[in-house]
Amino acid sequence: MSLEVDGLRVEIDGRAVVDGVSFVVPEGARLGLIGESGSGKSLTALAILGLLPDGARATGSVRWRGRELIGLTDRDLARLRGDEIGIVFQEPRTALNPIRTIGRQIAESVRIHESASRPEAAARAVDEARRVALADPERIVARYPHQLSGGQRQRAAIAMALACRPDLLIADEPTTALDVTIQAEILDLLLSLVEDDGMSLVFITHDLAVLAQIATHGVVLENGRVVESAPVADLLSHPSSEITRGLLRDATATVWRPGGEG
Ligand SMILES: Nc1ncnc2c1ncn2[C@@H]1O[C@H](COP(=O)(O)OP(=O)(O)OP(=O)(O)O)[C@@H](O)[C@H]1O
Repeated sequence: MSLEVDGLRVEIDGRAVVDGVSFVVPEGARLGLIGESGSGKSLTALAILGLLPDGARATGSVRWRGRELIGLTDRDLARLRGDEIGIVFQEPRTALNPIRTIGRQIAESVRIHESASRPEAAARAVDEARRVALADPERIVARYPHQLSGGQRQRAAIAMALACRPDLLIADEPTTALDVTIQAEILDLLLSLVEDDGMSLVFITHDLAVLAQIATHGVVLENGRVVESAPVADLLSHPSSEITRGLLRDATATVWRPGGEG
C-alpha cells in the first residue's frame, strides 16, 4: 500500500471536523474523496500533507510507504512534499507566485528535486510546460501568472506539482474554478499524466460525474466521517447511503451507470 490513512481525526478548537477517516490507496491507484461542502475533504488532504491551518490538530495514523507522517517534523514533511508527494489546489493562484514568471517557478520545483544548474532547470521548465500541453511553451515560461488564463494557470500549477515526479498526487478540486470545457481538458490531462507516470492519486471533488472520470474507488464523507467506501462503479449503480444518492442527483453531467438508465 502506498498510502494508508487509519482513524484520522482533525480537531479545530476542540471540535472534530474529521472523525475516524480510514482508507488505503495502493500503488498506482486512483482514489476520490467525495462529499458536500464542509464534509471534511480538504482538511483530510491537508492533514495528510502536514499543512493543517493553525489551531487544527491531527491524530490517528497516516502512513506513506510504511512511514508514519503524523508527528513528522515540518522540515521532513516539506521535503516529502517537494520530492514524493505533489499537490494541486482548486485555485492555482495560491500555488503560483504573482511576481515570478511561470518558467522560473517551474524551474525552482525542478531544482528542489534534483541538483540541476540554473540553465538546465530553465530548459527543463520549457519541457515541463510542454508536458502539460501549454501552447507555445518557450514563450509562455516568460509570462507572469496574471498574463495567463485560468486554465493555463492550472496547467502551470500542475507542471510545478509534477516537476518533482511525485509518486503520489493529491488534487483538491483542481477543476472546480474552471469553465466546463476547460475542466474536461484539465481532467484529461491529469488522468494521462497520472497514468503515464504510474502515480497514485487522491482526488477531491464534490461532483460524482468528475469522480467517475478520474477515480476508480470513492470514499464518501459526511460531517467528517466516512459514510461509504466502494468502487466508483458501485457508487454509481448501487449507492448505499442517502448522501451518495444526493450526490448522484447533483452530478454535473450524466454519469454512466452500469445497468442503469444513464
Ligand atoms: N481554518 C478553519 N477554522 C475553523 N473551521 C474550519 C477551518 N477549515 C475548515 N473548517 C471547518 O471544518 C469542516 C470541514 O471543512 P473542509 O474544508 O475540510 O470541508 P470540504 O469538504 O473540503 O468543503 P469544501 O468543498 O467547501 O472545501 C467545515 O465545517 C469547516 O467549516
